[in-house]
Amino acid sequence: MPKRARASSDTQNPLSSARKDSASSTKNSNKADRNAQGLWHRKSGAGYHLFLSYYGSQPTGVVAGDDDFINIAAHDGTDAGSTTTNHNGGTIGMSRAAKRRRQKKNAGPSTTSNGALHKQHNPDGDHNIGNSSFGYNNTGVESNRQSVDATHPLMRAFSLTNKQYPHLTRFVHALSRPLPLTLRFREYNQSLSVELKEHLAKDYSAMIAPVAFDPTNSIYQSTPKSSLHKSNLGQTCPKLKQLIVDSSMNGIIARQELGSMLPVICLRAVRAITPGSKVLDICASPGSKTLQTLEIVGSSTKQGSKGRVIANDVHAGRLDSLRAAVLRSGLPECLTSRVTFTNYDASIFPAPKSGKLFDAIICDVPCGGDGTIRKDKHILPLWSPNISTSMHGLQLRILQRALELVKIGGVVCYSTCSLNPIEDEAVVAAALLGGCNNIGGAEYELLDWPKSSLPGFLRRPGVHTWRVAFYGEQDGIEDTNDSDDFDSLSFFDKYDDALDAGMKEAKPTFWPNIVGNERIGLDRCTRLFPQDQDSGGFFLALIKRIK
Ligand SMILES: C[S@@+](CC[C@H](N)C(=O)[O-])C[C@H]1O[C@@H](n2cnc3c(N)ncnc32)[C@H](O)[C@@H]1O
Repeated sequence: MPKRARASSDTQNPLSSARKDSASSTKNSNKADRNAQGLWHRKSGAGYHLFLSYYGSQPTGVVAGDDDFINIAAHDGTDAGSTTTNHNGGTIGMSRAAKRRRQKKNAGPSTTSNGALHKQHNPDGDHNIGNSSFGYNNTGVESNRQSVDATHPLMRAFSLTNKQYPHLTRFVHALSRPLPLTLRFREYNQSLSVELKEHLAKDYSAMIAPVAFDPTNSIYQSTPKSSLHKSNLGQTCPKLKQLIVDSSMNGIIARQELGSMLPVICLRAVRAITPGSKVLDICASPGSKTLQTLEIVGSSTKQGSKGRVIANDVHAGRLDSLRAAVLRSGLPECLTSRVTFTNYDASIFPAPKSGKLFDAIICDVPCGGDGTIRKDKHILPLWSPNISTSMHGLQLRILQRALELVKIGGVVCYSTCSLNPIEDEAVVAAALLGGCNNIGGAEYELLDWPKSSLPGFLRRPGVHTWRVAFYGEQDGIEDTNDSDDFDSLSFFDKYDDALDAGMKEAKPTFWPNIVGNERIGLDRCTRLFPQDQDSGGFFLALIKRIK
């Protein structure tokens, strides 16, 4: 009988003791009563521990880069020294190149930063990229260290791992902090935008400033020193809150997260979304990308024609909220009238009657959402890898349908706000390697990240390999220990092993096909790490139809 590979944290599995503490939960009742299990899961803090064991066991590049594996001592102030242990138990020494990188990083203001740098306002109204005028260090490391919330349950769970995953330090530190306030200036009314930018520069520059990597000066983020976020804005600075509310209602700005802006920025950069384009937003509610697209496609072409956005959502109630969001966006009727709302399951979205396929498709699929845990405190307590495995099939079907509906030369942007490769690279690979429905293969190619649109933006390449885990007791598994640790993660290297262990929900497409993944160039996908630009987590892939 197959034995599962237990998460490496099992030796001091906090899940086990949490489990023991839950006196009324027995193996049988756990199976029989999903509500009780959910309650136990929440009360025990299991989600935090599972999250750490799962991501701590993933290869470099999933939530932590080479720099995180190497610069551990610099990041967490521990005595980890210049070598550390990677997820597979191997020892990573510090290479000469890494030492050079570290020296460069520590060298002072001229070094590039992986933190959330802002532009400085200067009296001429210009912005210089540079070290902050708000009194924070130019390295993400330092600004991270300043504002770690040690009382956050994820931080407490992290301390219980006994430095087992030191490479997660910057990731966890970033997640412990509330998400900074981020704004995007809309495009349609430039003169009002200029006025507001001047107002912000004059009165609120210590609180909110344009980010350094956006040459259009449209993206603003609260400064680390101000620590402004959605929940404390009203109390910290009621006038700024009122200004932001008014400017949102007037259509000058959108409150939008950094990751959420990227699909439309990228589709525009590769010229798939231009004035006059016909764009399908196949999973559209609450509508931030629909509106961002509308601002571009709704402006007139040279011939005077205007584009359209088809905004689709399967849930009628959410579609109503989307309609309402478009109406209260403050955008003029000549733009909002260019949205068509549809209510289909995206995986069977009908082909346009005209036969004319779409120039671009935004495929921002439903997901586990673990990239949004900085703003949604309900996700982590209930976190489990099974959420991702349960979403993969629908995500793949939606992406496959989008690939069928985009025109030759058009681009689909597949995105999730999850950092789990099962929902990300695994879905893209399954679609492009033609595993199902004969879609994919030579008809499509992954596009490179369009560097020029956000110079200096730190994106991480997609990964070619990852580990697959399930949570909970599985049929047919010979438990090597007593019942106290049956709630650990089970990692399986191969699909067949998972099937043998009774993992009924396993699908072959969960596992990496490393040769295939390298062939299609999954590294062209983009991962957004929360620790890099002080944002949420995000994933996107730009897929062009070439035949
Ligand atoms: C991640 S959210 C989209 C966020 C949106 N793109 C935005 O930027 O505001 C995913 C959306 O997909 C919708 N959805 C879930 N399953 C769907 C399906 N089978 N077909 C179409 N939409 C679906 C959900 O109702 C949800 O509104």
